[in-house]
Amino acid sequence: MDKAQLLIASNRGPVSFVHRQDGSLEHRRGGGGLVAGMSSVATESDALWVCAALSDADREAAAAAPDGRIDHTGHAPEGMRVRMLDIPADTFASAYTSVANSTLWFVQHMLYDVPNKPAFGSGFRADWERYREYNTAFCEALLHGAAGDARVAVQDYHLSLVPWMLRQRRPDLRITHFSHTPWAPPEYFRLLPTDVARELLEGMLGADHLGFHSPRWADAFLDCCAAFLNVAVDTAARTVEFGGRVITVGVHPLGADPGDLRERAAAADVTERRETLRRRVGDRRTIVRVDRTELSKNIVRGFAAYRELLTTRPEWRGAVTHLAFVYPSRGDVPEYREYTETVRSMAKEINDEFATAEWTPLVLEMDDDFPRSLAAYRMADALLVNPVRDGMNLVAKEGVTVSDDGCALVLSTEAGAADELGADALLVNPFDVTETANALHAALSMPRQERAARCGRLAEAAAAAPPQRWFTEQLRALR
Ligand SMILES: O=P(O)(O)OC[C@H]1O[C@@H](O)[C@H](O)[C@@H](O)[C@@H]1O
Repeated sequence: MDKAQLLIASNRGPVSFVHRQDGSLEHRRGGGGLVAGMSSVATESDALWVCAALSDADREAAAAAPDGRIDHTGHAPEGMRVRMLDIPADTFASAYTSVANSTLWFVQHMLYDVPNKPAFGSGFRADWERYREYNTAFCEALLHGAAGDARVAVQDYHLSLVPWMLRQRRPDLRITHFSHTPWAPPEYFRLLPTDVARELLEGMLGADHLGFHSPRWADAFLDCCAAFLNVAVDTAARTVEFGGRVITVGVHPLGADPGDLRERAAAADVTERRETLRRRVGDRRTIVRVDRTELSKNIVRGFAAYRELLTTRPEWRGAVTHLAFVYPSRGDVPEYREYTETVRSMAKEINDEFATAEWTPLVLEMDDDFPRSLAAYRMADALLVNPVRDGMNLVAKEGVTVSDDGCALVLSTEAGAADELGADALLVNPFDVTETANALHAALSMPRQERAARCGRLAEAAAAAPPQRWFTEQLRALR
């Protein structure tokens, strides 16, 4: 196989496959802004993206192209090779569901119901061993594909151990690791077994450069290094001295891609959905939210705030509709299934309490329809983004970018996006339901001109570091 100068590693790749009815394979876009970011860099050097095969169709596509030359036209940069790893099912379940999603995600977002969880017994140790194996599989594939002095960009908490594994075998490689999540302060990070906490930090410190979306998360990471490892941490310079090397820690907030988003939002399928939604809500004001049914997104308190708005300010009854487009994710984790049910039943309670023959106060849709989300962003009077903790939150940035007439943004202080959007958003403590209800009222009551002016400035701030620039900046930190 040709060796690559630039490699990316992430659990979810830029492309995924499904079987058509006739059994043939159809490719679809994988996840996220990273894909867009790659399009500029991939052209300057030979690039390889290593990810996990997440379905039988992915495995079939991967087996048919062991050199990584699978068909991903329109989803990944032209010429880039994509290598999908066939990870054994039990290894994947332990590494992805038990360690990454049920442990590391819970720690970094501080989601545990602490009187009861976590409790790390022998089952966890077995899962952790599999997490090592899963990271090893990525390491081997990267070693196999990397040219001398290649740059390797490792993504997220699924692959925390990869940088150190690579470093031990190939000191010539130049490695970045980016955390898309928040980072927990040492007092919370210490919930992890101490040996695991150390292994995780040391694993990441195998990189030359570590990236985070917000200074808050970068500083929390440095505090954890100081608390758990015997290393020299310079908090002012954001560096860690470890294993005879100086590792730099950088803040790289990912922004929206305005050109791409606005073009997509102007397409016929979006406009058609906008018209359907408009017919559905009539001339009422709209509060929009778009999320996965994800514990950190705080959908339940968001609904509680809407209920409080309707209770304490009856003038909004019949005059506003809440469009909540939230779709189930991570169904393998029991807490997520329960949360999805709570969201569903709470929406029903609100409608049972306030609905009239002419008015549905809360429209809940639980399928993932991106064009419909764009349509909702375009027409929103208020956009509600109230996570309890979030690495960045791109909904906030995308929503203000495609708004037709300017929407008011109600935004949690605990989202990384609040660093850049705080000046013109209505910031709320995500745990304070009354403050959120008041912010919704302020958003709906805001004079149109002020709303449009704020939204314009928000869109500008959201576009400060579009994906291409975000990615190139990290690579530059390697030079
Ligand atoms: O496991 P999934 O559903 O692909 O989600 C993973 C991604 O979920 C996103 O919401 C996070 O911002 C990323 O940090 C993470 O990598």
